Amino acid sequence: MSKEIKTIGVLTSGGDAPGMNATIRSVVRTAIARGLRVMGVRKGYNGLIHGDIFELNSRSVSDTIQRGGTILQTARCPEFITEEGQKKGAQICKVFGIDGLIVIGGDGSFQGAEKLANLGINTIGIPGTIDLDIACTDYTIGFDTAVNTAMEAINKIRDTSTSHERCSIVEVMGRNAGYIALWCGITNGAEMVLIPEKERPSDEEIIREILQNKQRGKKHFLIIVAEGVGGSQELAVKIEKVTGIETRATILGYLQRGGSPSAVDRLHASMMGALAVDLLCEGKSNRVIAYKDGQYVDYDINEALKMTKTVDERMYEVAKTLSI
Ligand SMILES: Nc1ncnc2c1ncn2[C@@H]1O[C@H](COP(=O)(O)OP(=O)(O)O)[C@@H](O)[C@H]1O
Ligand SMILES: O=P(O)(O)OC[C@H]1O[C@](O)(COP(=O)(O)O)[C@@H](O)[C@@H]1O
Ligand SMILES: [Mg+2]
Repeated sequence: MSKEIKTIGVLTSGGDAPGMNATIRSVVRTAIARGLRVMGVRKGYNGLIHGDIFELNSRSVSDTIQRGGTILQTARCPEFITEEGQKKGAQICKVFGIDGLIVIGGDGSFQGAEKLANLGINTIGIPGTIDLDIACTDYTIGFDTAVNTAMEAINKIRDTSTSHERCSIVEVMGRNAGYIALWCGITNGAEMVLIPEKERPSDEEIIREILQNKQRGKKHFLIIVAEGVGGSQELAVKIEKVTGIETRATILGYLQRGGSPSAVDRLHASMMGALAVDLLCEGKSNRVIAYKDGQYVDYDINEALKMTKTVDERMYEVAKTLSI
């Protein structure tokens, strides 16, 4: 028989993402509505190990739905990768009476949740990362805001690039995934997108494209480079040296992770947070919430972590076709 849940904990882990606060708010208020106590854990697994834990009520999450970052703060915690760290975390949960823990983060954070589940703490993961790189789900909280932020920044770079007839290289985040890059490639009308999922064209091929593009009468050449491909500065130097076309590289960096979450992020955050609490109430553990084919569902964390996904071939083709 599954144990009755009375107190739950919530933490954010790994890179922050817009919409994490909306998720925390949903978890807290749903839990309170179900008669549960809610404890907030500061700074991810780091705070768990050190007992940096405090009670949250409905008012603790007032005025947070629109805020970027995470009010619980986040961390990457190497100690939690060790068995000793995980045992410490499970022990702290017991000390604070936490029967169920909701972990908002990415695939790394879910591995931690799985370890805690094996140590007797009921855990549910919610996908929160700008990278969209969690295989079991079509959506990860933060992606929409991040990609819109990147798109708007690239619009601005494009204005100046066109005015100077320059070539622009813009590097976007995504760790080993090319989703932000591919979406920006299409929505910014880039001439080229370099993503880790696809073989990188040689420098010579890239330069040939740039020259052909110039002959077609285009006033700029925009290349979106995913972080997982990298090398933007070096590529810019080479292009300018060989073609004589002024070329500038911009690495967008952390501005993509901040900012007020979009409606899409607030909605998914609210729905996923509520479902996570309901699953804990049903006695479920070691599950991850996903948005699949328009439905909110849940998977076993171990199975979810084994799944793989790759970028949409059709999107990649369309990005290429529209770049002429
Ligand atoms: N194999 C693992 N076992 C236990 N905890 C892990 C494991 N991998 C990652 N974690 C924990 O999750 C944290 C966040 O993981 P990370 O990969 O940095 O970000 P994300 O969860 O956003 O993918 C790590 O700093 C660590 O504390
Ligand atoms: O904040 P850090 O540690 O520099 O990490 C940068 C990484 O975090 C991200 O912004 C988000 O990744 P995660 O959600 O997996 O933490 C990646 O796009 C990027 O590679
Ligand atoms: Mg990750």
